[in-house]
Amino acid sequence: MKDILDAIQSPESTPADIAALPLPESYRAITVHKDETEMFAGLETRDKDPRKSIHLDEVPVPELGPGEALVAVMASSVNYNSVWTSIFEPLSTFGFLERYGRTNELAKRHDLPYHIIGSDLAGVVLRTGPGVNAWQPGDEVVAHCLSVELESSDGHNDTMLDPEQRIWGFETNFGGLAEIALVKSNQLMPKPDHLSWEEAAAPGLVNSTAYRQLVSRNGAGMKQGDNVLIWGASGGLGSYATQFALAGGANPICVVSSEQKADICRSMGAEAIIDRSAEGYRFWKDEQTQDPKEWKRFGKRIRELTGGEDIDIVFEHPGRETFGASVFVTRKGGTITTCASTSGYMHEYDNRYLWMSLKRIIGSHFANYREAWEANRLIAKGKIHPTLSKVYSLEDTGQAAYDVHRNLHQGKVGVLCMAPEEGLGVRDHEKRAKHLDAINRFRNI
Ligand SMILES: C/C=C/C(=O)SCCNC(=O)CCNC(=O)[C@H](O)C(C)(C)COP(=O)(O)OP(=O)(O)OC[C@H]1O[C@@H](n2cnc3c(N)ncnc32)[C@H](O)[C@@H]1OP(=O)(O)O
Ligand SMILES: NC(=O)C1=CN([C@@H]2O[C@H](COP(=O)(O)OP(=O)(O)OC[C@H]3O[C@@H](n4cnc5c(N)ncnc54)[C@H](OP(=O)(O)O)[C@@H]3O)[C@@H](O)[C@H]2O)C=CC1
Repeated sequence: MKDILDAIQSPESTPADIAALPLPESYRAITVHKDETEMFAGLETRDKDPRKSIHLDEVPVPELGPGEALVAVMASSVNYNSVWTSIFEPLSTFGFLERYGRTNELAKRHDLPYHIIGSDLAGVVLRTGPGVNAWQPGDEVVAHCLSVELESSDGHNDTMLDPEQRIWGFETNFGGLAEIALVKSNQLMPKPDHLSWEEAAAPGLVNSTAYRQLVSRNGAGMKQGDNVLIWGASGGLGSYATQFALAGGANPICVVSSEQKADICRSMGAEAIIDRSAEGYRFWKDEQTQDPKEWKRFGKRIRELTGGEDIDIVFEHPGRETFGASVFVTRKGGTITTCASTSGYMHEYDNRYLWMSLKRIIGSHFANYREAWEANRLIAKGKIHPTLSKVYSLEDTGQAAYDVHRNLHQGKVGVLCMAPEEGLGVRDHEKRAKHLDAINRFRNI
């Protein structure tokens, strides 16, 4: 691994030098173990501790197949899907690997007693498999996390609709929280050249997801002037949704849970902010019963902030706890777009407010190839910025996942994989200088 790192860091290295480097037999990777999937049985979700289930193991380098690439991972980031994997909720991800493994001979590689997790990376291509022309060893890349087979016509208009659609590093093995990752080459995209490795690795999954969910016509199709209610507006998804709303001429109404997070939203340029903790909304009276009076109090607060207008688009992901309120506060003909259910997936809402007011609920999941490319392009152009707050070493990934699980973090949490320190990998210093304040907005808070 040292020779690989030296070659990546040497300005003299050519693609041929990188291609000629011998691959190691094994590498360090963050894993969960199949024989530990019951370790948290009987515990409440919040008490399941990723630090106990996440391991740093030495694992063999997987065989490289047609259309694939092996990438030296300089940095990765923690996404909530790695939290789900590490607490084995809502189900163990080993079921996904087994199912994938049954599909063909090559996919069997993924069905292992350990799962290498992680759905973001920034790094350097080491090897490409047969049939790969667009990328070569030495290319500096990021990878999006959409893995599809595209053998069925179902996904030919929108690659997210492929029946064999999987999230790399969650529903496949050989993910990005490791020194080496295996991806399909069509997951690769150019690394934004004004960013360091850890900054470039931070936006990928959440930025692409927010782009489809909010901006794309496959999602809410946001337009100028829309009032957009953004839950968790300084979190992983929300910090990008807020930027998309502001950059697209919409009016974000940012919901957060502390004054510090409210300040972050203000510094991004948002003006309408609701501190859900300070204002004490309790949408549920008890586990079974919602409180429509609280929906109304929330809606009244939104009207105060918008000059009497209601919400055009709700950017939903907390799920059960907030969904009833989200449906209620949406304007006639408006849209609730959802990609998750962090607080519980059995949602309840008053359907009269949906049908009588002609509202729509749109399910959204990650992003298709093109949407992921467009989202990365906006990062590369400096229109949207990484929201990296804190960076951990690969050894401390368990702690990083714990922070995200317990909502102790801001924006995105990064992980250094092969990169020996932060701040490396910047190629365009002039472009960086133009955006430095925005790039650093979330750092060390
Ligand atoms: C990018 C980042 C993203 C995120 O962070 S997202 C958050 C993390 N992700 C999650 O929490 C999602 C985790 N995934 C899941 O929970 C599960 O993955 C699903 C609930 C989405 C699906 O569960 P499954 O077990 O894969 O599918 P089934 O539909 O429950 O069961 C499959 C069986 O049900 C049959 N079936 C499906 N549709 C129908 C139908 N319409 N009518 C009748 N049967 C149906 C199938 O055939 C099959 O059957 P047979 O078990 O016998 O093979
Ligand atoms: N389908 C898909 O493609 C994707 C799905 N996801 C899913 O989306 C969810 C969020 O991911 P991500 O944004 O990265 O996670 P983060 O934890 O980074 O951010 C979520 C934010 O939501 C807010 N929040 C959490 N719980 C509640 C609650 N009960 N009520 C209101 N607000 C709440 C918190 O903000 P605050 O405390 O300030 O209010 C938190 O910062 C996860 O479940 C994840 O798995 C993520 C990416 C892609």
